Amino acid sequence: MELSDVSADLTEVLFTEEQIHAKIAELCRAIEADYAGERVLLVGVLRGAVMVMADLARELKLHIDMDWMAVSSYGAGTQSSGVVRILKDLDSDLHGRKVLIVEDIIDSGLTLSWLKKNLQARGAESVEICALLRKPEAAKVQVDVKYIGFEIPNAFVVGYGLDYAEKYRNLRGIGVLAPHIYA
Ligand SMILES: O=P(O)(O)OC[C@H]1O[C@H](OP(=O)(O)OP(=O)(O)O)[C@H](O)[C@@H]1O
Ligand SMILES: Nc1nc2[nH]cnc2c(=O)[nH]1
Ligand SMILES: [Mg+2]
Repeated sequence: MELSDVSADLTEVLFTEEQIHAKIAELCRAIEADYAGERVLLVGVLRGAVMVMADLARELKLHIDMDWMAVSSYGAGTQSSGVVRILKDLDSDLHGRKVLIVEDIIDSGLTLSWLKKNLQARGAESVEICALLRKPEAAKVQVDVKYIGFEIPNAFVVGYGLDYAEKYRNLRGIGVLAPHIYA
């Protein structure tokens, strides 16, 4: 679905499909330089990271493995509950693996700071993070994100995997959700 198909639900277009794909390619070149000749395990965080994972994995000129985890801290609202729950765990053994967590957004930072520690404790050789979007709130939490696509303002965004009550994940671009939708 295009951003223009739901323009009444958005106050602003942040990134078009083309801008997102250009940024993903840029991120991939940096990842390729850092992991040249290595086999990386990409860990996608369901469900938001599905689109980033699909595009990033196809753009990367590296051999990779893909695994998925589902954690949730938001439920159906727009505020993090602060409680991270594992809804689906990884299938892979992380011992000695180079792990790259793939996320759509780092907002409060609670999900990723918790997840990075959790995966490091499983014996991975390294655990790094690639997030397409980062909000200013994330600065309050000590979490080192190696690859970041875009810094965005503190607004609730949807599209390209990001939902509001499960809607809008299938938008090709990313926009700011209009307050009348969630008020
Ligand atoms: O930095 P934080 O404040 O922790 O927020 C970021 C997380 O919140 C969203 O996921 P959510 O828990 O809503 O589930 P979803 O991926 O299934 O949409 C988003 O996809 C990130 O995973
Ligand atoms: N859809 C969506 N999910 C989020 N999770 C944390 N921040 C956000 C956001 O801005 N939009
Ligand atoms: Mg998520």
